[in-house]
Amino acid sequence: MDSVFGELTGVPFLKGHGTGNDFVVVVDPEGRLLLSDDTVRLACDRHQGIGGDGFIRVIRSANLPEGQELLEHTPDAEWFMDYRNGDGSIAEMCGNGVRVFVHVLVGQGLVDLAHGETVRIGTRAGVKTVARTADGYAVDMGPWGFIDGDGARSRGSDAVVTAKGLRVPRPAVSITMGNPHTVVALAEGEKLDALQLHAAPQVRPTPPDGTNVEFVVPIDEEGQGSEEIGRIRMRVHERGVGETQSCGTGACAAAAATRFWAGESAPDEWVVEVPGGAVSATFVEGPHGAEHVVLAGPATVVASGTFG
Ligand SMILES: N[C@@H](CCC[C@H](N)C(=O)O)C(=O)O
Repeated sequence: MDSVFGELTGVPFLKGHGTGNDFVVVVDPEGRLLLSDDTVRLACDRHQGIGGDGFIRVIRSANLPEGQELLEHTPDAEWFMDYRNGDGSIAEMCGNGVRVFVHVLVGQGLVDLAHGETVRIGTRAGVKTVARTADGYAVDMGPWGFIDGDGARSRGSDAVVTAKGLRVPRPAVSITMGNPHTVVALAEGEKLDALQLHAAPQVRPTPPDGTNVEFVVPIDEEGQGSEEIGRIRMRVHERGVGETQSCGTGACAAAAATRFWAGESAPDEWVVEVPGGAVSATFVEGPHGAEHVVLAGPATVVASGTFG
């Protein structure tokens, strides 16, 4: 019988997730695969493929044209996360994906990484340093920043979001984590639960490269919040996917926006609860005075197989 998976026919894959954000992973160190959008879409299809929010190719930086450029500046990034959304589109960065990526490198014996050690990973949003922790991985996601309607960095809120289940359009801030995010604050958990995110939220002005949209509510019931750790609940509609159980870059953007809204006394450490679990986002001083976000959370491989 003919295979529908084209260039992936006979290729081994792994299936993994980080807090329910799930990925089809293919290890292709030499970069032999010519991946088409259609093949990626089919691999990620939940009915006719393996199923995943995204598709990750593990490739040596030297074997991907963009990776070679990156190696000139950062020769220590041996491995590159070639990331695609479930619809086949390329994305700059994936926070949950990069933890799964490193977990696969370790599991396949491609990298030795004891607890506390770090590895540098190339991505389309630059090189990320990933540390192995007791219960997963912590990623220095680099600096975050505001984006204005034209895609340039600026300060302030700039967008309006309409979504199914939202009674009136809400103001939002646009934030870059290397990929674009639009964060909307809601007052209560009930409003978050009422959202119907099977339909894509509308963002105005239209972001030039599309956007991931995060809806957040603070968790400040007595006994749950503390002055040292901020807590929020988040749902997300991902660009190129739809609603997902979690989004690592989205959690960082949501924490950055909430911390900005909360003012100067806001904590640096945030727990972000998502439908698939929880991750943490911690704001630290990075090199050259820029503020970086460190995303921490679990990574799991659940299955392996071969494309038929
Ligand atoms: N789920 C990811 C983000 C994946 C890319 C995103 N859909 C985009 O197009 O920017 C994460 O964990 O960060």
